[in-house]
Amino acid sequence: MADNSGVQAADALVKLRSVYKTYQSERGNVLALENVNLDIRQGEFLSLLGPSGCGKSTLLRCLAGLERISSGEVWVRGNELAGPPEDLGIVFQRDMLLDWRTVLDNVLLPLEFLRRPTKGYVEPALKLLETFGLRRSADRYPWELSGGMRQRVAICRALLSDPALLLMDEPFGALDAITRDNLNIELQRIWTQTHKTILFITHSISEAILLSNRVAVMARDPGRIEEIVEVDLPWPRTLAMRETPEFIHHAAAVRKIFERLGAFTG
Ligand SMILES: Nc1ncnc2c1ncn2[C@@H]1O[C@H](COP(=O)(O)OP(=O)(O)OP(=O)(O)O)[C@@H](O)[C@H]1O
Repeated sequence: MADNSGVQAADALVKLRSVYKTYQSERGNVLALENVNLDIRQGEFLSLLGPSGCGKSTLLRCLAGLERISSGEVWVRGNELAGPPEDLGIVFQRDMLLDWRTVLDNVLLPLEFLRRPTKGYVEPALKLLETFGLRRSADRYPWELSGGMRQRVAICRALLSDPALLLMDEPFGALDAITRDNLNIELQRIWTQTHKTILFITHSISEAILLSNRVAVMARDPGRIEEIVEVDLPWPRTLAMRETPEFIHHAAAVRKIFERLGAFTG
């Protein structure tokens, strides 16, 4: 792909092939994913955008090895996925911080799950906190922080092991608009500096366009990828860009897909 973001079109870090996922529940079977085929390129920022219940979280959870696919194949770095991939960070809408542990100890928490010594990671953890303007909060507790600060801690925690792939499930969905804007810009900065591959779930057309190389628009009943939209706006993207005709043009193109799908009732 010809942009200046370091994305390598030829190399797919993640490949999904003919992926189906059916949930069995008391109320019958739910086809949450139908025939999903998707490549996530090395270094790419790809957003999944779609109405509630279209299978965004299911797709992310299947990729994270937290959910088993019913059929099809998921490949990460050329290996078929058999469980949670090691080289992975995840951020959810709820920050999942432990209120009885300090900010620093929350960032270090995944190492304990992996039974790795935390000692060599204290400095990198503090450095990450510094990057997100949280260095002075390292010894505070999550309940002393704002929602935006808490989510920054959750992002630091996901980045600590320097994963190649970062999965983000509506990470800013519960935040106020100004905090969300700030975190969008911070995330873009981290992404352009590190060239991580990011899969980002959002309900916001504007957020998806602001941050992404490509936006995969999903539809529901059954959950599927309807269309993939390339966002060829220059980097770095600024909040003010949202007012430009080019940005508005992209947003209108995505909105049209939703209109075609009957996602808007008003
Ligand atoms: N554990 C489960 N058991 C049964 N059905 C489920 C389960 N998890 C999800 N579903 C169903 O699968 C479909 C897709 O759900 P999913 O949470 O992936 O959608 P989503 O696009 O992430 O929704 P939202 O935007 O509201 O978070 C929905 O119909 C949902 O009810």
